[in-house]
Amino acid sequence: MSSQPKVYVTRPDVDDSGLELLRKSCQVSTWHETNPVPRSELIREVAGKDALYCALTDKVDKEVLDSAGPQLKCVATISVGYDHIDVEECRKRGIRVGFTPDVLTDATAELTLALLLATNRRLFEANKQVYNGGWKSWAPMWMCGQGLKGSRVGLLGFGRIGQEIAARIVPFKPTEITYTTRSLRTKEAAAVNARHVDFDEMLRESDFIVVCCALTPETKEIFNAAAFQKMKPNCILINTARGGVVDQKALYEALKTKRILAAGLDVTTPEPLPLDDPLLKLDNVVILPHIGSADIETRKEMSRITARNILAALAGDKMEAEVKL
Ligand SMILES: O=C(O)[C@H](O)CO
Repeated sequence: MSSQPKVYVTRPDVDDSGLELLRKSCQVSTWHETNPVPRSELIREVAGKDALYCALTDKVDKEVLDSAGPQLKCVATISVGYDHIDVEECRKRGIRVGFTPDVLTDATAELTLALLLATNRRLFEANKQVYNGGWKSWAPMWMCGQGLKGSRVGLLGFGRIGQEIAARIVPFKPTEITYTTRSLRTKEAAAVNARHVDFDEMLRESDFIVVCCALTPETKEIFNAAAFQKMKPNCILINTARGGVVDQKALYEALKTKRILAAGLDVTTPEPLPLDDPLLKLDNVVILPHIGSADIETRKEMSRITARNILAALAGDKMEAEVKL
């Protein structure tokens, strides 16, 4: 019997460079399909493992940790978000939690800008017209959108990703960038000339609102009917963080009734969004399938960081990126 530590990997399609690192010193088993591991399988397979390599599609809760057993030392997710992991339960059991911040900051900021521009300049709507015969001729006011120049852009969240989004917005010449966070980020804000505002002011004043905060009990469905009611009718909401930050039914109503102008979403609830979801019937929403960090080199490095986090935790060393519990 091998004395190597046992690691269960919930995705067989993470970049092999990460799996290779693990295979050098661990006994690695993986779920075998590209769709997420079924919960019953996860619960069965995690039993007796020393580490779990998971993704945001896997809910790692008390039941999973119970099934793993007391030898489980580490849960490492190939994501910066860890709202799918019960970190409090991990803390109680002394299980270390690894994640992948920083490496995906630029890719996510880039995608956020792409989504913002696709939404405000109506790229997908316009592109459809080319194929469906809607393009009759150039027309003065046809397919006009709302430019970033001269606009007020509010960021909910101003961590690494928020700061990089702001830096990429500056060249588009907005009148003002504001940010809403619990504590001031004075130095970081100065770099992009951003002003701290409370959530209500951001709702009332912004032409664009970009969600780049973590999903926590505090931010869960913070964009609800009352919030949409306070927003300007020309406001465009962009969300590349987590679908749970937005009450999606309220968003649908706000978009349908033109309470707000448009939305660009890289994240939804649930994921994937069912094909009969009412949001898919609206013209004023652009939806992407959670591809914020989907840049090839970024995803490869995310795979390696997740592996290195596991190896460090198993050796009792400092992890490259560990969630403070
Ligand atoms: O949390 C994350 O890492 C993103 O949502 C996916 O890469």
